[in-house]
Amino acid sequence: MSGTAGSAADGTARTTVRSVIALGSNLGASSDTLVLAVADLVETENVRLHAVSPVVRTKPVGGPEQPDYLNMVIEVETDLGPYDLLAHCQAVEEKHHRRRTVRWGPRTLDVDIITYGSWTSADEVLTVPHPRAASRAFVLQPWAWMDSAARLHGRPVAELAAEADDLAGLVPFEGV
Ligand SMILES: Nc1ncnc2c1ncn2[C@@H]1O[C@H](COP(=O)(O)OP(=O)(O)OP(=O)(O)O)[C@@H](O)[C@H]1O
Ligand SMILES: Nc1nc2c(c(=O)[nH]1)N=C(CO)CN2
Repeated sequence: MSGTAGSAADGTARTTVRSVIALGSNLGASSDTLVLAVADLVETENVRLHAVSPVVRTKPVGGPEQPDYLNMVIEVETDLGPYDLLAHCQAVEEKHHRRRTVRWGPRTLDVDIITYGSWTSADEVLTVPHPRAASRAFVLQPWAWMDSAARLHGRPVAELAAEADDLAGLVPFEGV
């Protein structure tokens, strides 16, 4: 795992890592849900907000016929290990009434870990970088707008976004 060593309040060594997290919603009051979910994610002192992307409206990729999504990404600095960060993200999904029914089906809130420092994992419980992020404009484009220097799998995220099939269905979200 990569990161810079820090020091916890109890004096124990701690590792601080930057992580990119993607959020999506296409059920309920999606715009409000995204704002509240970001606040929930950084409510703990172990997860601090570093950067926020614009919100985009996107056509659904995969799954059944369903409403358009609102998507965004954030970058956080965290002292949580990767599996604790996943549990934290899933707790925030639960708080916003996420139900897992249909694969790629509509949801009030989806929170995915896209990167966790330079740490990689092929575990199906937590695959990092997220296995489908490199082909998803709904992740890549807001990420590129948030951080123009961002790279994924060694390539500029803006370049990956330009190649993604779903880019044509993405527009900046201007409000309700
Ligand atoms: N990087 C990751 N971020 C979030 N969940 C992950 C990640 N890698 C693996 N998972 C696992 O994926 C499982 C299914 O997640 P979820 O229901 O959010 O999938 P999905 O959003 O429908 O599809 P997709 O994974 O294509 O975005 C979770 O229970 C989690 O353990
Ligand atoms: N536009 C869009 N499409 C999706 C999304 C999403 O967040 N936005 N999430 C999915 C499963 O994670 C599947 N398809």
